[in-house]
Amino acid sequence: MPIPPIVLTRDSSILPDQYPARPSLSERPPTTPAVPTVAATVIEEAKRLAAWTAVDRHVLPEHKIIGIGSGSTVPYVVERIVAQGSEVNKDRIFIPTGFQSKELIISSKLHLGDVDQYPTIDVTIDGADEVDSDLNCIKGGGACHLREKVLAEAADTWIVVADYRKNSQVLGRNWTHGIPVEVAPFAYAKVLLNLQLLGSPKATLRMGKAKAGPIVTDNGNFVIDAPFPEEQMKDPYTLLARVKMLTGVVEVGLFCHMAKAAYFGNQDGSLTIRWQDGKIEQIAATPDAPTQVEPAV
Ligand SMILES: O=C[C@H](O)[C@H](O)[C@H](O)COP(=O)(O)O
Repeated sequence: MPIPPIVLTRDSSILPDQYPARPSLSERPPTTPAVPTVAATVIEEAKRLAAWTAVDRHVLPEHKIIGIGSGSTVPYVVERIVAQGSEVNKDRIFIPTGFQSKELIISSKLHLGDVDQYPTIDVTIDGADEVDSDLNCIKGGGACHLREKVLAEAADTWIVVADYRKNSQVLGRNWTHGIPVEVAPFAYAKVLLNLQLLGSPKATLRMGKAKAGPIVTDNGNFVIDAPFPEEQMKDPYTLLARVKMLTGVVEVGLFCHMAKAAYFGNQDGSLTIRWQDGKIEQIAATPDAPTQVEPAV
């Protein structure tokens, strides 16, 4: 049987399971965490709390185009969106930031779209490697930051969800691997030299863990991790501009002045929400939080 072309539109009723069988989840990389139990780690509970609360507040019934970020916190975002029910989700299109979130959307039986079809997104929710006091973020620990930044820019509202380890004052204090820099493969050696000249003598090409050679992004590029001294990290926007100007650089994992709010699940089961305007909201732990929260205005 010929495979029908995949044409998804806003009104499409085509669901992924109408296509020829896909490999089972167990044959693919895990994208969904196990159902949380009492044995779930504190970190996982913190991620879940942040993700669920952010979804409850920012993914509203009127939102039809929704960006789904990457990383280990995002499966909880999708879990909570699925829990909103098929009635509200049947008219929504979900835009992934990479292979992982694409698989997550498909396996959750949500409608998949792409940002070239839907360049305007109602809300995107994503993880982060570190967030500073001005909500600037380091992203790209999973090498997804190019697509993540496109979806962050495309979104009317960009929300970050993370556990307490990511809540920082200055970028680079907690995330010490450096700024992820996606580069065109043939240019990597030159970019590496230029990053060293810019102040990152320990910049290194990110190597695969179960692969000989460098990791290759979903876009076919390499990633350099470039740690910079704190003086430079204190002004991430200037650093972003300088690194991005290097020829061969495709995107820089510094997301400046983009987030509307960052949700951090804490060790004690409480939640810290930091807003764009500097406001900090604390929500105390409750035995079975989060269940219901008021939507943000
Ligand atoms: O490239 C990966 C992304 O920027 C992730 O959103 C980031 O690494 C955070 O992932 P996690 O939620 O697993 O800490």
